[in-house]
Amino acid sequence: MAFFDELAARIETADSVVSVGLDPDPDRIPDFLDGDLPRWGFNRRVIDATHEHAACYKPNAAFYEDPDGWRALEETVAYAHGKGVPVLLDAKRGDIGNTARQYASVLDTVDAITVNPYLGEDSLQPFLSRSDAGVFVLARTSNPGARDFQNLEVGNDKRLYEYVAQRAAEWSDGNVGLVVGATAPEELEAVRELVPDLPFLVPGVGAQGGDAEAAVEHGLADGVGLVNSSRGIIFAGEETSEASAYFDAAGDAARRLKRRLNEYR
Ligand SMILES: O=C(O)c1cc(=O)[nH]c(=O)n1[C@@H]1O[C@H](COP(=O)(O)O)[C@@H](O)[C@H]1O
Repeated sequence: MAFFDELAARIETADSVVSVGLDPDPDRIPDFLDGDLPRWGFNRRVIDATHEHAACYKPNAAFYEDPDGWRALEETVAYAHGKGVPVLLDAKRGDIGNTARQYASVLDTVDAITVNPYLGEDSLQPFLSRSDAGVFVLARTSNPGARDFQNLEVGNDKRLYEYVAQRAAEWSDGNVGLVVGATAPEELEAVRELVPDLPFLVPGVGAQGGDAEAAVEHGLADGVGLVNSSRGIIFAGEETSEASAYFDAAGDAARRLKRRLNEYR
């Protein structure tokens, strides 16, 4: 099934647009998880606690880029799939075509990926040609430095992030979404006006303090889109050293975010 059809079905089943970010910072994994692959043990328990509320899981590749990390990622992806939840790998890839073809092979394992458009259309072609997968193109990111380049005017009164959004819409064969941060609600609204049909991945609610209402109001296209929180969910139990209470807190955080976002859907 095409990714955005699968996502639409999952959003309906879970009654949720929450993307749970799986960013298992080794420095923050609790001491009681000391098995062979602590990141996998951590993610498994997070998934057990949150899957009812998850429209998707979004592991960020930065937290898995070592031999044990890739094993932990594979286990995590298989486990999420076993719970019926799609997986979006946040890898922000972007490289010359020959290299991009290798990067794109990860779409045999995960369902969707984030990509960086800075190298231009040919660098994204190996991803875009996967009509079964979801390809989320960075348009307006959530970090303060997003203004450095993305907000530059590029002619015709357009900002670079707006131009990227329009080009991405032209590239889409029903398989493209955009990444637009919740920390920039005006930009979020501007992109939605330009690009009515693409689903957005909206990160930046939770730990980064972004605008949840704007994320839902502008992030969804025909009800489909994702609002991500990572640290705000997975480390919600950090105050406790008791294992079941720790992961119950993650489940509660995911449920609370789902309810809050659903108020605006
Ligand atoms: O592509 C992303 O997911 C992303 C884009 C962006 O503009 N801002 C952003 O925070 N992210 C990612 O979303 C996650 C946010 O994590 P929290 O701030 O802990 O919720 C991290 O994995 C970021 O790398």
